Amino acid sequence: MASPLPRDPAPDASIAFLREGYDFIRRRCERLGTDAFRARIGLRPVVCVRGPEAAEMFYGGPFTRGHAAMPPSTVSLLQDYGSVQSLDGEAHRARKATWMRMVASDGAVEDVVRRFGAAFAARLTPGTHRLHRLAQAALCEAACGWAGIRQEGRALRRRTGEMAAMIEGAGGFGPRQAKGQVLRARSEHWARAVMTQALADPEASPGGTPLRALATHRDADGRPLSPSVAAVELLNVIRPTVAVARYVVFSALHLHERPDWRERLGRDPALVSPFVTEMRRLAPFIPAMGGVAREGFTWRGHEFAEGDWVLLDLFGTSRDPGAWAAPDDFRPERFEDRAPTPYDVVPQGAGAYATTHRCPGERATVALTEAAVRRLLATDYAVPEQDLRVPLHRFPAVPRSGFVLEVSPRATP
Ligand code: HEM
Repeated sequence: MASPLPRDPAPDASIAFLREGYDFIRRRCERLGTDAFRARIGLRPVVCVRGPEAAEMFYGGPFTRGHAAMPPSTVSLLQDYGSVQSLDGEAHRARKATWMRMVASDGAVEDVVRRFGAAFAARLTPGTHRLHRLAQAALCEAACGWAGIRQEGRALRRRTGEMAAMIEGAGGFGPRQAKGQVLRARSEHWARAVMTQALADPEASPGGTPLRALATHRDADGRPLSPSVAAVELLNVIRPTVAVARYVVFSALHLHERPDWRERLGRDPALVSPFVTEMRRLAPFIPAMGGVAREGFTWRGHEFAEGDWVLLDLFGTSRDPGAWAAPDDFRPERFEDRAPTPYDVVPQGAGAYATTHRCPGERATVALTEAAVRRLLATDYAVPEQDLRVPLHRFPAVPRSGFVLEVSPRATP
């Protein structure tokens, strides 16, 4: 006997989901006094869940991704046909091993951080800048170099524009999404040309780079990647690295709003790590992740059937009131003497990297953001009057102004 989950009373919650954005699932959890409820989104029945136990169930359970798993409006920054995220079981494990080697090894993380450090510092010159745009350009330069593809001048500006538009378009509608689609086609065309050449002569691509790793990878069936799948994976290295710009902006926002923390970090650089963990816990990025059950199973007495659609609230899990005191408050001291568990800070997924869909770029993301925070701490800048509000109904969110800063002429070391 399945134990009945509470149900959102609306006949269809699509409009509410769009209106309430990041708060949609957690508001209903609070209203219904639960961590799991049934609803309908886009006329499809869905079970919405939140909290560390739900994250463990979702990332450890038999869920497949793919387009049917995502709600119409939810950000799908990373999905694409044939990518690691679309694979399951042995096929996923084989591809994921290559991913972990190419973006999560010590050498890989050091390389991208070094490239970003130089590109970020070079752009943070005296004058007025929009930090979001500046960080996107620096990250795109770093990501392309890291991947093994040198891009400069106009080509780099094109790549940055394409990546930024895809990220913006992923959760948007109308013109925003249309622009993302157009620029996506253009960057896929570019990436396919790059990968066709690399697959034809893998030894010609720089050793130790994602370009070489993708060109020499063999899937679980022993076959190399097709040019189009390799192109998708190449873009899956560059695009989410550019997306880290949002974390740079949210970090700058906390530095601005919490001068006490800015001062503490200046005195004790070891606190940059808890500061960035707390920023990632709170930052609105990918609101929720969808999965479709590959087989039936029982969780907390509730029976899931094959084909059931489940949405894990990533935003609400990291702010779960059952896991955190004052969950919405910015308190980096939470992480001064303990690291997050695999299931309580989940903006990039949860569980074990090798066997789940948890983000292989998480180490690089953290290291890049920490490097940006250190650079901002060492830079003399003012934050002029601007609209720093973060609209929570817009996926993916960012302060409205993009965070304008005025770097002083005496500025950087
Ligand atoms: C702001 C930074 C980032 C955020 C918020 C983010 C978020 C996520 C999330 C939530 C997932 C889990 C998807 C799922 O459960 O199916 C994921 C997976 C993934 N991410 Fe990230 N990510 C970020 C940065 C990166 C970077 C820097 C890279 C690459 C260098 C990357 C590459 C990937 C890939 C390839 C997957 C699919 C993994 C798999 O299916 O096993 N991400 N990311």
